[in-house]
Amino acid sequence: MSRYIREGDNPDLTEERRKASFDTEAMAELFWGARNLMRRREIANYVEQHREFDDPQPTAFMTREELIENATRKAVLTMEHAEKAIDITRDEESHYFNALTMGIDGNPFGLHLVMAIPTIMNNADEGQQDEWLPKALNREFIATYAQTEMGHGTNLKKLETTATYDPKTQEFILHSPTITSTKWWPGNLGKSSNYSVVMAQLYSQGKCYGAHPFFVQLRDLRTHKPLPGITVGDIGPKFGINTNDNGFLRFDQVRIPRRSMFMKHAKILPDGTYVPPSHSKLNYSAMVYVRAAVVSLMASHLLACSTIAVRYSCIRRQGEITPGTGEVKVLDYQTQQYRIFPQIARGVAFRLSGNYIIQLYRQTMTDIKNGDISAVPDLHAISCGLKAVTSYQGALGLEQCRMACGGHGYLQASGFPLQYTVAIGACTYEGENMVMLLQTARHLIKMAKAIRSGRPPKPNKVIDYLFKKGPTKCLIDQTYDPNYQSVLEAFEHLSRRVTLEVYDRLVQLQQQGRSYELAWNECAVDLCKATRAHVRTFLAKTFVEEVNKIADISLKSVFQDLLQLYLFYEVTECAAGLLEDGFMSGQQLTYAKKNVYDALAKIRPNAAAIVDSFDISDRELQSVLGRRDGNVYENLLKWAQMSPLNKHDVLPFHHKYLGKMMDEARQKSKL
Ligand SMILES: CCCCCCCC/C=C\CCC/C=C/C(=O)SCCNC(=O)CCNC(=O)[C@H](O)C(C)(C)COP(=O)(O)OP(=O)(O)OC[C@H]1O[C@@H](n2cnc3c(N)ncnc32)[C@H](O)[C@@H]1OP(=O)(O)O
Ligand SMILES: Cc1cc2nc3c(=O)[nH]c(=O)nc-3n(C[C@H](O)[C@H](O)[C@H](O)COP(=O)(O)OP(=O)(O)OC[C@H]3O[C@@H](n4cnc5c(N)ncnc54)[C@H](O)[C@@H]3O)c2cc1C
Repeated sequence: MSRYIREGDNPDLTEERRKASFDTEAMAELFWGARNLMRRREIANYVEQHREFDDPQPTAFMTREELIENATRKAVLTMEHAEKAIDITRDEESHYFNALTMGIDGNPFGLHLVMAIPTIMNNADEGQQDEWLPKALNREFIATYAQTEMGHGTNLKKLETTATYDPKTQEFILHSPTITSTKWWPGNLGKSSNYSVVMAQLYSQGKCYGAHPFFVQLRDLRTHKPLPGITVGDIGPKFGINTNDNGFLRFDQVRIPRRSMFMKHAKILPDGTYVPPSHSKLNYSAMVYVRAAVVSLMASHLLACSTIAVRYSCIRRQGEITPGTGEVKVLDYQTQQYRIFPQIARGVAFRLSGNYIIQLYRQTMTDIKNGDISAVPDLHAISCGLKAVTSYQGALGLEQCRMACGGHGYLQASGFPLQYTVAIGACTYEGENMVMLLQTARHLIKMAKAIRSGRPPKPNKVIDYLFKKGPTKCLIDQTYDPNYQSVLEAFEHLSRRVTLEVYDRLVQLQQQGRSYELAWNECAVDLCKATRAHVRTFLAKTFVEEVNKIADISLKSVFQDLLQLYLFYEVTECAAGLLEDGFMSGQQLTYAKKNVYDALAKIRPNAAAIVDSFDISDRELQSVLGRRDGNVYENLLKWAQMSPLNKHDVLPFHHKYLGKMMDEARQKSKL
């Protein structure tokens, strides 16, 4: 018996685990890093030993109020236990601990940790940090991030909340002048938070200086009642994350001290003089952080859902492939593999690029602290594109996993509804995906201009390839290519071509008399395609680079199978673009498809062990279908029996309606 194979497990799943060509524990160590894996295990054990973290019943059966109370109870416990359970200075440990204790549907500290504290760290000046940060870390208040308004989320220039400086009292007056200026959406704003970062249009000496962040107390620290002039509440049930009290907020001429404005970058002097920042978007750093974090978040969703889908597909038998030989595990169907395995491969690709982008974010924040803002545009460009592509592909992938589990996949017990409704939020929050694709495209268009004018910018790992001349024809089927250089060159070619083509069209439309903005809008669909091609290239290159670093042959071979699937699946996904200019031939597309099918077959015997190596516990999965032990059917029945509807054999209102109706119908038919 081992960590992965235990007595009482479903024999079909055990058989799968025994088939693996590699050591699952060694793979888990490679995936997480030996130290992180050890810490994950210690943290998971800690949580298992403290039964107070358990939910009193499956959260699917709770009302919204019960959900929020349960999350609040566990959030407080989590904070109380944190110092004993984890090294609180290590983000990985905090994220894992929080996911285990509080789940993924929201908790009262979500925005405090993810946006408010990063805003204090990166946008408060030294004096403000000294005052706010220790209290924030010490949980003396809970803050959120209120930027979006009912009328405007994307176009920050049109936010309507005003912060007007009054030099006489050295205060700002916060005001919500219209219905549409109502802050709308901020997580944890409705009921949990008593402070907020508030984005408002800054007015001083009669002039508007654009949206700036302020740190505002919303509720009384003792009574928790809204302060005078403040109206705040919950925006109501949503598509998902109903454990989160996303809120609304209005100000009626609320006065706050001058030093409530975040003053690390821009400042208002006591007399009302405005001091501009060194870069106009430095106040947006918390958004950049979440965009970067979304990449890893999508990896987690995809790996969790593919774990559920693979395990269930190993225990689910339905139909025969060879007549008379008995029903097969549904994972044996090639269509099933084609649905699920690319999601594993994408999850791994996102994890690897997610690590890169978070490191780039951290490095850029350190550079900014040291006065170097040169990396800001590059970080913004790649993080917007990655956020949009990974959240979109993540959402599609989760839906594939759900559908791969047939009817049971549609149950809340599958775990998919929770994963899906949480994950798809990322397509919208922190910048609507189309808007984010177009932000990256702005950067690409600048690169295209530099290419056309023959003046490349200084070297940059992410965009250098745009300035190179690649092969004129696709070579994916021509050479022995263990590092997949010809596939990467195909992605580079596509990215370069669509970027330059859309740039040329932009120029042409302007030459025909269109304004830049109108020309941009006419090219917008292709601009988004350019970003997708660029992001594909980035994800693929990062995957290849990381696989090349693996030393252990048996583990590397599994990663190579996933890489093969990832790369050739992407070739088939962007085939129209590669065929369009004759770069790739129809025959080469057939070759790519064959590589996809070969990879599926190679991954098949290792699939259960691969998902085991992601080390996602039952507590995190919250899925009867994805249980580690594979004992799905008996637990599905137990789960259904917990449904509140089953508290009564006969529902209390049965006789009032249906019973009465049927009685009456029977009476009538007797007459
Ligand atoms: C495992 C990890 C665990 C962590 C868990 C994390 C997940 C947490 C889960 C849930 C939390 C959800 C919380 C959600 C919060 C929110 O949604 S907050 C609200 C977010 N809102 C937005 O994102 C709004 C989107 N809009 C914008 O960002 C901008 O307005 C814009 C569309 C980018 C345009 O900006 P603006 O109009 O101000 O500027 P322009 O004039 O158009 O552009 C001027 C130039 O500036 C560049 N720019 C824009 N933004 C930035 C930036 N952030 N950094 C650097 N540069 C920026 C822009 O590209 C222009 O450049 P150019 O002129 O050179 O082309
Ligand atoms: C789950 C969730 C959590 C959130 N949490 C927070 C939070 O904590 N704090 C906070 O402040 N906000 C939060 N938000 C708000 C979120 O950031 C915004 O909803 C988001 O930025 C999109 O803005 P919007 O709603 O104005 O969409 P809109 O901009 O109105 O989008 C509508 C459509 O218009 C298109 N569109 C808009 N502008 C352009 C353009 N320039 N070019 C092309 N197409 C365009 C979009 O692509 C989209 O298709 C949250 C939202 C969600 C869903």
